[in-house]
Amino acid sequence: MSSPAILVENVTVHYGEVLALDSASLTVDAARICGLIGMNGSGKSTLFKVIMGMIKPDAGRVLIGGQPPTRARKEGGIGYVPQSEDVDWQFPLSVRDVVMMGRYGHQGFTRRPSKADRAAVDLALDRVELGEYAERQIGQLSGGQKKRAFVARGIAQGATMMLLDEPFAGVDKRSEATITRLLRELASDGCTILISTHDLHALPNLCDEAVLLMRRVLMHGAPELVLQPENLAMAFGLDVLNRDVPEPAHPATTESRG
Ligand SMILES: Nc1ncnc2c1ncn2[C@@H]1O[C@H](COP(=O)(O)OP(=O)(O)OP(=O)(O)O)[C@@H](O)[C@H]1O
Repeated sequence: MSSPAILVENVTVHYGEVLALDSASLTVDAARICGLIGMNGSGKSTLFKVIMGMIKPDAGRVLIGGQPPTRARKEGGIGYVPQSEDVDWQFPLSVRDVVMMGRYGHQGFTRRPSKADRAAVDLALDRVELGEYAERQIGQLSGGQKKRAFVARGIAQGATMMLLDEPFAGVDKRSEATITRLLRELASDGCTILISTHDLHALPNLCDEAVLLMRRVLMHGAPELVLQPENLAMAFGLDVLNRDVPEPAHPATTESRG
């Protein structure tokens, strides 16, 4: 039997005294789109960092397609779309430069792009509909365009897994629809996708499965099941019952984002 795309087994992570993940376990099969939800501080970003091999867990193990995460990352298998606040948008890089970063693993130490690198970047830019913005400084794009530029970086990289941290925060509806369509296409090409989001309304439309995180995985299943009010209450506290919890049958309604 082939290895799951993501295997997280009893993973515990501390930052000093803070317990960020507490024996968290999660398995995601290849070509699935999995939504990760949980309140602020529930460990979503930490889980991403563990999956990317940027943090070594205090306990437990992580395998990405059967490999240690550091190896999967080195081989270019993991694309990452960071939270907007984690990026220095003033950095003097064009959109094309950002997407070209996805090709670094394919280049020698001189980092001189080959014809194939340039073609892969052009293709990725077209796919996210940013061809006409290629020469713009990255900070001069809209919120949604920035996210699409990072998705293009993952595409150029040939990533078999894409991790997206809050891809819809500060994003207009058109970009949200474009990103959703792209992620669906990538998944049907075999890419495994893990998305952390506070946008509960977007989940049923976007994801095949959803995970409720509160330092450990409280629940993992179909979005409609995970979004049941009593399950959200378990992860977010009772307060969420008083908010406009999405109806799975009408997922496309608008909602403010965290
Ligand atoms: N570098 C760090 N040093 C100390 N504590 C940290 C660090 N990074 C995260 N934490 C703490 O670990 C816990 C989990 O944080 P994490 O960023 O993984 O949560 P999150 O679910 O991604 O939150 P958010 O939804 O706000 O992005 C929080 O209590 C946070 O304050």
